[in-house]
Amino acid sequence: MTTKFTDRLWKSVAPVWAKTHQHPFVTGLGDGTLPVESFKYYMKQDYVYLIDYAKMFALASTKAYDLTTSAKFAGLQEATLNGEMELHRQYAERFGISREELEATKPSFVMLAYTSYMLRVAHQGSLAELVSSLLPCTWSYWEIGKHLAKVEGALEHELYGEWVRMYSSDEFGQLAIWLIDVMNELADGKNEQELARLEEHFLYTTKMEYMFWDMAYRKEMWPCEIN
Ligand SMILES: Cc1ncc(CN)c(N)n1
Repeated sequence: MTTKFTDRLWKSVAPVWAKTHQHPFVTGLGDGTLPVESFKYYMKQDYVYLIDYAKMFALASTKAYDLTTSAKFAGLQEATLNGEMELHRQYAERFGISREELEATKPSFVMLAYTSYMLRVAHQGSLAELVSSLLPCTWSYWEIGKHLAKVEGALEHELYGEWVRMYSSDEFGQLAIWLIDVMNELADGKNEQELARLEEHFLYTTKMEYMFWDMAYRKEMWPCEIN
């Protein structure tokens, strides 16, 4: 059996993913112990994160080598803006947060560092580099969603159940699988130096995913002495 490039990626981030599954934000989404204030904070930061993330798909669409792939990336941008972000708008409504307030969320340091890194790669690097930097976002959420769906009561939880249902859904899984396949296609024929660069992007953004959970759990912004 031939190993895929994404098997190598999986192996390189396995310790970080293991830690992510143990993080109290993630475990709290599953067993319902996550403090609501941390979740509200997360929703707002994630909303502005997704505005930038959707731009990654738009940039991927312009860099794609064929029409089918270009159209698929354009579809992912649309799905992010009007599908995934609708979840956030609905949660915000439940919390009494207006759409304007949601959109005007000031970015935390971690959120800004994460999206700035991805957008820099997207503007300066190849399509393969772009995909390697955005892949942890979709892939890790699907992994977390599948994990949490197995926790008793998680899918039905009155607050966090909707989140678990979205990220464990087949529909979301299909997006992750498509991106994984594209990553393998793009990695095909690349030399070791190029593959190592893709792995590095993947590792950095995987670590930033972990930091995003941690930042949200602690409702961290910028160091207080410079605020
Ligand atoms: C930070 C983050 N990473 C990933 C996802 C899943 N698209 C998300 N909504 N937010």
